[in-house]
Amino acid sequence: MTRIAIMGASGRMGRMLVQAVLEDEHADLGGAVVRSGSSLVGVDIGELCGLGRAGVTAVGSLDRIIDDFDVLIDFTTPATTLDNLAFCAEHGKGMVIGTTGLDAEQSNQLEAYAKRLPLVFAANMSTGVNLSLNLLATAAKALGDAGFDIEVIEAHHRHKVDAPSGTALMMGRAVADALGRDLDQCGVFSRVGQCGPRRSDEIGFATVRGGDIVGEHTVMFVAEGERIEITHKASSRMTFARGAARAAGWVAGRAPGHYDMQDVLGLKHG
Ligand SMILES: NC(=O)C1=CN([C@@H]2O[C@H](COP(=O)(O)OP(=O)(O)OC[C@H]3O[C@@H](n4cnc5c(N)ncnc54)[C@H](OP(=O)(O)O)[C@@H]3O)[C@@H](O)[C@H]2O)C=CC1
Ligand SMILES: O=C(O)C1=N[C@H](C(=O)O)C[C@H](O)C1
Repeated sequence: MTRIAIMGASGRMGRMLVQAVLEDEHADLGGAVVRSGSSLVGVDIGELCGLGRAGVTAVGSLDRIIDDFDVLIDFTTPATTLDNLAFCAEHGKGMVIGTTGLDAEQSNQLEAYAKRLPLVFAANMSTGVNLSLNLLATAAKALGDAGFDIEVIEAHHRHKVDAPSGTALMMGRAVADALGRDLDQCGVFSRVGQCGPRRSDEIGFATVRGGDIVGEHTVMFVAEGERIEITHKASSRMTFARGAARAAGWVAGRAPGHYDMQDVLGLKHG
């Protein structure tokens, strides 16, 4: 049994993570953390999530549950995730991180922590998206230098605060890597006004925000006369939550390192 704690347990993903861990026969819910000072501190986390009594009370800080978990699942904000990395490195815990929107400096800090604790970090925990990364690499190698323009389009709910999505960036990077391109050089994140014709090596990104869209990603390979689209549509956040619970069981007891969902799912190229 892996003892798992959930950070940000009252959030959109936090509530799903609580449910996924409670339903996972290989996991025990060791703790649930909400914001310090929140009126939710002290509430039974199962009741908070509409699942009935779980016997686990929401706390306002990791210190309160330090002996009750082995792996922390964190889908919050970049700043909170970095604070939790420091805590988990110091106290010998593993982490599963789904937080997106880390900047370059924050990403470097995460890499430094990965030398001290085992962590799974992935912008998308679904099986479908992680399989898509392999399909995208295959398509890019065949088409990317053969007259096909590559564009990434993503759509999410109105509350999402970062753009483009972590998944869109991950997909763009999978394509760029397969083609030997540097996404920092060839990624185009805005087109407005007299922006001129498209360069052949560009990888373009477009963002849609609205309503309750859970998460949709399409990579287009567009030539003159034809186009291929590889699309993933998430219709429930449970797909991410179940992936994260699985990752927590996988990462418990591993050597320090930065792992991803392709490691967890056994999808890495040889
Ligand atoms: N990798 C993946 O598969 C997926 C990743 N994500 C990513 O997960 C992240 C969260 O998304 P979502 O659930 O929609 O966002 P929400 O805003 O709904 O949830 C974030 C939660 O974290 C809490 N939180 C933030 N800081 C702290 C802190 N210091 N202490 C305690 N709690 C804290 C927030 O509390 P409060 O409400 O009080 O601010 C909130 O409850 C985003 O980066 C998103 O992109 C989302 C889905 C899938
Ligand atoms: O914020 C979200 O909701 C999601 N964020 C992740 C991302 O940025 O890629 C994953 C998923 O698409 C949902």
